[in-house]
Amino acid sequence: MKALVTGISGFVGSHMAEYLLRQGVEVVGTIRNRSRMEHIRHLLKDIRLVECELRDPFSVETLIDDVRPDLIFHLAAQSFVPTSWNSPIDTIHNNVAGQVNIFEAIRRFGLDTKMQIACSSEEYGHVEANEVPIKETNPLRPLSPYAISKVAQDYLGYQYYKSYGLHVIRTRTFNHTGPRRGENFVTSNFAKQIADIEKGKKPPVLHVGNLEAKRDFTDVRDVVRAYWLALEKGEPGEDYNIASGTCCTIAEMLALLLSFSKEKIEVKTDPSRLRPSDVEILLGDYEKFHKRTGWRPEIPFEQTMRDLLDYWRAQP
Ligand SMILES: Nc1nc2c(ncn2[C@@H]2O[C@H](COP(=O)(O)OP(=O)(O)O[C@H]3O[C@H](CO)[C@@H](O)[C@H](O)[C@@H]3O)[C@@H](O)[C@H]2O)c(=O)[nH]1
Repeated sequence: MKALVTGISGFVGSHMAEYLLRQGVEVVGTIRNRSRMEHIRHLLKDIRLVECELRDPFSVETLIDDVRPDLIFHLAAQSFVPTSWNSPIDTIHNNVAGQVNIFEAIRRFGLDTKMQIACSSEEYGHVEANEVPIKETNPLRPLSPYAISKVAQDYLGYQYYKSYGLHVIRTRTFNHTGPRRGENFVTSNFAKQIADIEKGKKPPVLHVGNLEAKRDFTDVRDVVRAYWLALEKGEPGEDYNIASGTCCTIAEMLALLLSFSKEKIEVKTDPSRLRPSDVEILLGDYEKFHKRTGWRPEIPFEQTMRDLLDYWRAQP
């Protein structure tokens, strides 16, 4: 069994590769010439890397013809919401064109590859109070160019399934975190700031944005297990929420992180961290996925956050 992981050098990609190797699967991953390798350095002897620009149809066609994967985990994306306001077209082009190029190549070579595509709870966007926990049937009211790009990826998955019978599973994953999470994202950003304060690299002031938002966090190690099950047991063409089924405010998440440290830390709002529009609440209902695959999250949030802080503490 051969799996192709796009974005293998990224946060989720590196955990996905580890999980697949443990299943005895042959792993091929895409990188770009500017990809950083620190998350997969320990895996290099066990995986094969292929340089590929997903936005370039020729590059993708060459990749798919060469690898002919049984499974694809399509994780590569511009995944940071604030970047999508600064470069909306780039975000949409990157996320949408890359996926269309993969679909087209699979179609052209007539492969029966099973594909998981990383859609997002951001697609739900504005959610009414009586709509939580959010089911897959909820209206999509996206609030950022990033969310729009994910709606497009999601519906393209549906359309390619309907039009051509491609085996596509759409996973709408809620926030996820854990060791190696990029430092822009809120959990990692706060954990890194605390670790830097503990190391004396930074004064004891922690900068924050909107602490009122509510998010549903799952451990990345539970998420990659869900992606595997999605291809093993998911119904082609379907969408599935991957979530913990609980949520907390960003302030509560910060309080938990601060409780792990002995430092006295002042919390200060940095207006540049506030967004033109922020999704107020994301709380997912993962019952549909659970019924189909038996998956449920296993790693407690407190453990995830401890592991994340320890990860940053261990960085030079
Ligand atoms: N990044 C960041 N966010 C902050 C900060 N302070 C407060 N926040 C708030 O923390 C929440 C989470 O922000 P992010 O970690 O940047 O994640 P996100 O915007 O919710 O998007 C993530 O989850 C999506 C799934 O719901 C993913 O699709 C997306 O790629 C990303 O991982 C947002 O409400 C944001 O305004 C800060 O200093 N930095």
